[in-house]
Amino acid sequence: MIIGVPKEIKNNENRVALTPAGVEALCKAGHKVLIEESAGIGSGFGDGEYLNKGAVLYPAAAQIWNEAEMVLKVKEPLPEEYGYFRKGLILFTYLHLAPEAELTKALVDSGVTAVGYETIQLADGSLPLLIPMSEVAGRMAVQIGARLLEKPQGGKGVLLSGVPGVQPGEVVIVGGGIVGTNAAKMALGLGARVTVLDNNAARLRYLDDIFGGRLITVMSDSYHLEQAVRKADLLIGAVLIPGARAPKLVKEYMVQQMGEGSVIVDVAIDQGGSIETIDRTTTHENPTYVKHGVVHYAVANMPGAVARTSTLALTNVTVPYALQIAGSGIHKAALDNQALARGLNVVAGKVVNAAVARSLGYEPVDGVEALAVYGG
Ligand SMILES: NC(=O)C1=CN([C@@H]2O[C@H](COP(=O)(O)OP(=O)(O)OC[C@H]3O[C@@H](n4cnc5c(N)ncnc54)[C@H](O)[C@@H]3O)[C@@H](O)[C@H]2O)C=CC1
Ligand SMILES: CC(=O)C(=O)O
Ligand SMILES: [Mg+2]
Repeated sequence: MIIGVPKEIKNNENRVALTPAGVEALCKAGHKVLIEESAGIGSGFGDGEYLNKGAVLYPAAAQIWNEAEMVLKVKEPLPEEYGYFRKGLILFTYLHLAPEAELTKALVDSGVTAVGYETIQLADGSLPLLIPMSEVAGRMAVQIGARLLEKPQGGKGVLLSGVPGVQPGEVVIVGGGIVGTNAAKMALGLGARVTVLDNNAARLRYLDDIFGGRLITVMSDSYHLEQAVRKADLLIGAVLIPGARAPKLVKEYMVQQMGEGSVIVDVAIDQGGSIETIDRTTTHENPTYVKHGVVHYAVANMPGAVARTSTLALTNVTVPYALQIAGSGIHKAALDNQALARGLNVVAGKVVNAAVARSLGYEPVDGVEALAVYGG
């Protein structure tokens, strides 16, 4: 198969969908890999390293999109890339379609086969291609939040760790999954007082087991959420219902009760955001805005800022799936691998992920059946 990797174009998106090691693995399996010049620079991989491993370098994204049978990316395509979609092309990348009606329509209208990293799901419910980036973003959420709490950044001037004789800051995390657990790890490491809310009692039990008495776990309902949000210096949004638009759990009246200069980092922004006062996506270049005296951060590609770590962590898990799709074709790969089949989002002009379809008002159809009809 011919596999193409264009350079990412989202603001400060420095990740790349393949490392030279990934190119080597795909070329050894008999595939041809096209890489856009300088696509790996932001992650510390020069063009020469890709050439050495067998890639063909192309100067422009258009050539790659047009020639490739499968395009590997990191972030969801932006409007300037929609024109490259075509019937028969496989697109393998993060998609986060639930809050992206226009992108979904472009995928549906074009007939492209779109597989989303974030909905590939193992039988135990885990999301193997989301986990590493959630680990990164959860850890980053605390270091970013700690910085934003500094007075010159608009924060209230609280040091999360406190100092001897002065109490630490309060970190409240809504959603105790991968992002939440990694944020808790960092915040506890700093010495902050940390509360995690989740609506899954088994998850809270697990967190209590691994962190012991150092972490406060609370069942997430509107009563307890209001109490926790009010006292938070740093509030981290980390809920997910796979595929679906994030539920707006933290209401505007809760944010209004937060102290002046408190900080919200809504990691769940890529699925539309979990906090009512998050009404826009921000960028690494312009990451915050203030509402009700609270600093809001809503960057949807947080790991792009630590691209070296993130590219290595992401490609560790994506390349085996790319190899399977390239080796078997998407139809057989989806038949053979149910986790991969769950990653199908759009096939033959149909939205095939039920949660995405529900969020956007489409009638979902079965992805593998759609592929069979399509002959993909
Ligand atoms: N902004 C960024 O750059 C990045 C964003 N993310 C996003 O972070 C979000 C969280 O991801 P993960 O931690 O991997 O998901 P996860 O599935 O591991 O955890 C989500 C948690 O939310 C909980 N939850 C669901 N509904 C809830 C409710 N109504 N009340 C309380 N808890 C609820 C679940 O029980 C689960 O424990 C996702 O939207 C993911 O895409 C991940 C990486 C980077
Ligand atoms: C998962 C996601 O949104 C990211 O890695 O950018
Ligand atoms: Mg206020």
